[in-house]
Amino acid sequence: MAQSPDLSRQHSQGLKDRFLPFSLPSQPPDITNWFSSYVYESPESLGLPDPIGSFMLHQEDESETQEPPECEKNTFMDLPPYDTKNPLVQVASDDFYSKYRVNHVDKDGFVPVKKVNISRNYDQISSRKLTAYNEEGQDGLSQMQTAEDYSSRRKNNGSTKKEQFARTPYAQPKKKVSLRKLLGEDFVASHSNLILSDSKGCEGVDGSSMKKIDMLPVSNIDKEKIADQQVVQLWGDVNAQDLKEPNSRKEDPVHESESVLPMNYGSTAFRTATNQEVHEPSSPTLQGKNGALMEEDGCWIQESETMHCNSNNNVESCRGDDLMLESESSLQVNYGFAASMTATDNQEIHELTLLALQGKNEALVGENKSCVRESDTMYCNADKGENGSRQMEPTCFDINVQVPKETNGFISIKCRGKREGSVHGLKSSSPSEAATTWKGNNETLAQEDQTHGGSRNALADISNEEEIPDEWQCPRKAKADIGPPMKQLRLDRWFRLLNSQHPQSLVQVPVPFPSPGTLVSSLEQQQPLSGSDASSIDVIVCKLYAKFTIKDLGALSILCGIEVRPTSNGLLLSQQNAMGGWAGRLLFDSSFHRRSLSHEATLLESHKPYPFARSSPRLAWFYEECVQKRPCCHNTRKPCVQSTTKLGEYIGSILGYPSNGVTLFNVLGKDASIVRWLWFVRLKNSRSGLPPKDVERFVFVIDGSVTFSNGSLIDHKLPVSMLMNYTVLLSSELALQIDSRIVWQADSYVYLPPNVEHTLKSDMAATVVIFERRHASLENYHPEQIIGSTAKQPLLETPGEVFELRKLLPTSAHYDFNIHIMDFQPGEYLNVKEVHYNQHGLLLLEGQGIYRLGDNWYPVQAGDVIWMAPFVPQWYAALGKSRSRYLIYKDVNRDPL
Ligand SMILES: NC(=O)N[C@H](N)C(=O)O
Repeated sequence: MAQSPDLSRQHSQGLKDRFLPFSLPSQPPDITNWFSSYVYESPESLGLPDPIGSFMLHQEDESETQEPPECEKNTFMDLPPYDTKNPLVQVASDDFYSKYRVNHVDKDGFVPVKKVNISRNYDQISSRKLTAYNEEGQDGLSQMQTAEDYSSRRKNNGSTKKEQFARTPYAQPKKKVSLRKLLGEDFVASHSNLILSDSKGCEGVDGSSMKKIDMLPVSNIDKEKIADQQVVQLWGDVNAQDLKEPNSRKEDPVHESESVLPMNYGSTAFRTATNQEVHEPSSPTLQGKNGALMEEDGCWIQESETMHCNSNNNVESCRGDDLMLESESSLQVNYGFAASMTATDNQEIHELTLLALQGKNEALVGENKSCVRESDTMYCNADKGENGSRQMEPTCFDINVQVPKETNGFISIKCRGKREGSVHGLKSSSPSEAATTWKGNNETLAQEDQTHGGSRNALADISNEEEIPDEWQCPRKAKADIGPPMKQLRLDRWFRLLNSQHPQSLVQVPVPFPSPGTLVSSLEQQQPLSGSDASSIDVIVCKLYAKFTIKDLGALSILCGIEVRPTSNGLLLSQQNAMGGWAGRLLFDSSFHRRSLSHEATLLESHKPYPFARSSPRLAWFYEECVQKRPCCHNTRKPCVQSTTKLGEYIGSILGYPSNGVTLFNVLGKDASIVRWLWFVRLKNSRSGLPPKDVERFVFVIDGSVTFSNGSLIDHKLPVSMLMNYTVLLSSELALQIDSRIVWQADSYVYLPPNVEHTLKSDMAATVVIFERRHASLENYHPEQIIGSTAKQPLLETPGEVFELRKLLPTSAHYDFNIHIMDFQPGEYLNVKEVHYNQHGLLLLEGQGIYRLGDNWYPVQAGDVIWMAPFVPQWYAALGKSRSRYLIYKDVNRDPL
């Protein structure tokens, strides 16, 4: 698609930089990638103001000396007060994201998302190495609160290549100081029980700043005092018990991990899910088979659960400002996509496109078998991938390892064969075993590649269920840190609870915001609906029928605060007035869980709009509220992203309509300029109404078939296609006849410009997903109706990516959104964590995998729905054994603000 000359120049410069091995980019690193890995769909292309590009692609040199521009100062001023009670869910002000993130993300590598409370890291005291921060020390949010801070940081940082890499978001190579070198081997050996602290914090972290470090016998150090330090390193054989107990603390925090994995986050994480692993430093996610005790209260978490916790003593926080000890032996923290692929010995590779190698020995990169060594940085998308599209040119810094010609040079996680004693390359190992396992050398790698012929294993499709027969339990209840124990109440319990406390309100609960014609007003005189009592349902159905003539839509399930309004065109289902309602909070908002029921009931009864019913500039904030702030299932085995299909079906079944009718699954922001509604409609003998005026509609058939007709009296069948590589127009009857033998594949779609007369009918059962949004019209650009089939859309180029991409709508300016279909084979993943202005509404059509949103990681599977606000860092890796396919809504071609 067309791009402005300026932007495309910068873009191609960025791309060029990306391929320049081992040199620093002439621009800040590859920011284009942060918009989208393959096509940056810029609002600028239409001559509209570019709200981001100019910030993101600033000149590095200028920024070295520059004072922060005025707007940054303002941004600092706007920062919200830090909420000490809720440290992990610190939320920026609404326009904070739009200004601050855009302004700073590439300069300093800080993604101001959240803070880490001292108490969290403090709890890791049992770890030999402790990196503790106070609230000011952990991330950019607080560190950059003043312009002065900012400029002093700029002065202290940024002159070396390494530091420049450190400023890349999510890629923050450690600054290492070898204590052995600095203090001498003998000294270190004889003072192993030391706590080393820098009472002023560690700016610069070079030899001179080390002089400031106090060295104290551990027994003299009060734990409470550690908390006062900005950065503390515990080094040597130090245990929590060695530290003097402050009066207020009775017990040592326990932080256990049953076994240690050599690899941590990134795509490798899931491959190694036999044990536990902890994802990235700021807010790691535990994925693994065993349990880990997190927090001082020792909640167990286990496989598929996520947590905010730096729980693993092999994980060290690594901000540029840290003091880090040089690793003495194999590093086991290999985070980043390519980390384990290139690990030969003591090295770790930081994540993202720009990988910085930190470690003692060497790593081999790329086809050319180049060798990189400690402190070298490289661009390394190390996985060559089957189609070679990930391959990047590495540069050899110092080749001192002879690599056999036939050796791949690195091991793709996808190509790695079985290791001894492992299952699919997964091994439950002790730390030392793990280290040995991963030590490897070129020979073994070569052998392995030969032995296994580079065959690919599915990632982490391994469960430990058999090995952990008992239910996991939380041995001690978690202290309320980011909320009470995060057991998610099952929906039926909510219903029961609400019903018992407010017996008259069950039906009303899901519809908290009354507006003319909502379910509330029609039903308020009704008897409460109790569970799946069929006769109550009948009463409601009759009422609905009388009130809304819902027969046109067949049996109807209404839930979650959806407004149901008869219009002259038929029945309108809308979230416009009801967004932020019950389902939204149930699905997304941790505070919903935290609030007492009575509070909740008050909220509902007084019909106050829920605060995140905001207009579009608050979308990032909305995301924070809804997604970031979510408890992340501390204590539940359920995946974090709800299976909305199941949820909908569940509620549907409670209401007595398990499979027919309309079920709404996703709740988006009021006035979210982008996605208005996303819902599944189960249709049977149904006919749709029209969307409201000026609202465009996109309908995608998930299963069954619907007939679409426009004013021209021509009917189009919109079937799904079969998986047999051809698309047939099937009547639904035929589809049903052969249904038992055929796997259906979602396929057909129709796009309807605003204000186009049409109907969608289904004689037999069908499920469709519908996106609607208020069309952002552009003079002289009028979209046209489109009827299409996914299979007929061409595969598009995705430079630097492996997934397969199809776009269902034209990319021209006539259309203000697009729907992409993205396919990933198991093991494939997005090459970069994307950050862009576009919102997404995503529906996983097939497969399973892991979605990363911000700092949270969500196991997802077909049927799950995700909404991603602008600028939410996002990344997907496909797991399981079958293809992942998702449908993703993306707003394009318009000024997002
Ligand atoms: N999360 C995603 O898959 N994002 C897409 N690659 C996109 O932004 O187009």
